Amino acid sequence: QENSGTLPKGFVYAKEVIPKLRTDLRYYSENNFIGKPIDGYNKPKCILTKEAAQALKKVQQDFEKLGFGLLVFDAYRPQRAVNQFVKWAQDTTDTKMKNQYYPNIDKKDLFKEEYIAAKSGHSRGSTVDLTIVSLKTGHILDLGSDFDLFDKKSHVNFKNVTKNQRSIRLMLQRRMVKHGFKPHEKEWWHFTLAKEPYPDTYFDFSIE
Ligand SMILES: C[C@@H](N)C(=O)N[C@H](C)C(=O)O
Ligand SMILES: [Zn+2]
Repeated sequence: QENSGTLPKGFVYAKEVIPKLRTDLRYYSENNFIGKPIDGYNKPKCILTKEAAQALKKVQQDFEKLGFGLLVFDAYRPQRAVNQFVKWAQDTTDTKMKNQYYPNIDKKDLFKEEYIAAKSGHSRGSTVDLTIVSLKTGHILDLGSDFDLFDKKSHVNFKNVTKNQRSIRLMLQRRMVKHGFKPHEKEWWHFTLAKEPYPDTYFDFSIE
């Protein structure tokens, strides 16, 4: 059971604030760009600062009126997980997930190209990676590229997506911005609360 009282002050389990929120926490699983569970993700739980969770609740409420909801891939990310990303990028022999996640870029360039950050907003607790899902059918909407595809196709303004994919990207972006989040121009799924409560702190408590 999730009890936000067990978390560091200022953090909550997002589902306590947003009961219909869906999650597919990829760094807890093997289905991510490294291909194995990531350090610090000991439970598949979505943790955010209170402020980010409250703002996200408003986005969810907007989508629920249309029969949709949010599906979160990642939220609070311990610094030890980010450290694992940095170490992994330096090991040029491990390209297990290249075809699926970074087919057109050398893994050592993922940080320079801003697809992954060595100091990530996720570790400050007010950043979230997410998409849109139909509440009725569970169908995940097609935004033109998959989560964590580190490629031009994932840039918010990539031109070669269909009209429909483009309008869904913009619909997600508009709703997130309306409720206080800033987008990332190279990753349509990544948003940071503009008025984040801990702009200079990189947390490292594990996800339990
Ligand atoms: C790794 C990806 N999901 C992501 O969140 N990238 C940004 C740039 C980050 O690491 O903060
Ligand atoms: Zn992200």
